[in-house]
Amino acid sequence: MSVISSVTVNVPATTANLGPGFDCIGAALTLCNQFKFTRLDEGGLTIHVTGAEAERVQTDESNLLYQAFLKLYQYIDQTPPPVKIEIVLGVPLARGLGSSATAIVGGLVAANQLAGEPLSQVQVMEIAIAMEGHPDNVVPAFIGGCRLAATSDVGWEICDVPWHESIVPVVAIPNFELSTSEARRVLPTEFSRADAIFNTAHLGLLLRGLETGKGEWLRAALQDKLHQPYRKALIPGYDAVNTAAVAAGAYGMVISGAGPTLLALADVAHSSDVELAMASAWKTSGIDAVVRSLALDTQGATIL
Ligand SMILES: Nc1ncnc2c1ncn2[C@@H]1O[C@H](COP(=O)(O)OP(=O)(O)O)[C@@H](O)[C@H]1O
Ligand SMILES: N[C@@H](CCOP(=O)(O)O)C(=O)O
Repeated sequence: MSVISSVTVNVPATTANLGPGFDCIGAALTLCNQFKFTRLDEGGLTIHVTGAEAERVQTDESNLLYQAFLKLYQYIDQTPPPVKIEIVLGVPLARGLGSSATAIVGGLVAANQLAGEPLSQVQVMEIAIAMEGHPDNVVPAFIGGCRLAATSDVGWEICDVPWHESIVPVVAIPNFELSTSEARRVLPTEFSRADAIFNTAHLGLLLRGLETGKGEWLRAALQDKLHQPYRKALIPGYDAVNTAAVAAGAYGMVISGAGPTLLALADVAHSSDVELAMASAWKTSGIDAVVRSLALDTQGATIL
C-alpha cells in the first residue's frame, strides 16, 4: 500500500438550529476553511494559520483540528505521524458558523486519509458527533446540504432536508465572539410541555416551509422556545436587527448556531434589501457586522 504524504480538505461553514431545530438540524453554507496536512519524517507538530483572525487559532497540541486528528489515530489504535498543518481560515471563529465543526471534521477526515481510510464515512461522522456533543453542525459540515439528525437504536439517522431554491440564507456576522460553551451555559436544563410542543410543531412546519418555499409557513416556523429566548440577551441589537430584517422582507430571523451571527431567510427578490437592513440596524446599535447572502453548500468536506 502506498503511503499518502499529504492531504488537503475543504470544510464548509454551517448554520445550526434554524430556530426551532435546536441541536438537531443544520445547513452547510458556501464559506469554507481549508486544512492541509503533510506527513513529516521526523519532529512533532507544526501549525501555520493564514486568513482573518489567524492569530486567534492555537498553534500547539491544543489545536482542535489536531485534537481531532489524534482522536482518529487513537480510535484505530495507531501512532499518529508527525505532521505539518496549514490552515487557511475562511470561517470566522466563535460566531455561530460552525468553525469548531470544520476543525473536528477536517482533522478526522485528514487523519482517515493519511491512515489509508481504515474507517467508513459513517464511523468518521459518529466520532465527529461525539467530539462536538451534538450533530447539527458537524453532520452538514461533513456531508453538505441541510440535514436533520436523530438517534436510533443503533446510532444516528441522518436525513436530507430539501431546501427550496428560492430561499436565500443571509448571514449578519458581528465583530464580537460568543463561544458555544458560554451560549450553552445560559440554557435551562428542563422545559415545559408547552414549550416542547411549540418547538415540535414549528420544526415540522419549518421542514415543510424549507421544502416548498411557502412564505406563510416559513414566517410562522422560524420561532423557538428552547434556546433563543435565553440567548438573545447575549447579542446586543438582536431585536433591532430582527425588526429590520422582517421589515425589509425576510421571512424571519434566527440565531445562527449558538450566535452571535444572525441568520435571516429571504426570497431572492428581497435578499439584498435584507442585507442592507441588517447591517444598518446593527450599525445603529453600535456594532460593525459583515452581512452576506450565501447559498447552501452541497458538497460538505471535500478532499482536494
Ligand atoms: N480552524 C481551526 N483550527 C483550530 N481550532 C479551531 C478552528 N476553528 C475553530 N477552532 C476552535 O473552535 C473554537 C470556536 O468554537 P465555538 O465556540 O464552538 O464556535 P463556532 O460557533 O465558531 O463553532 C475556537 O475558539 C477554536 O478553539
Ligand atoms: N446546537 C448548537 C449549535 C452550535 O453551533 P455553532 O456553530 O455555534 O458551533 C447550539 O446551539 O449550541
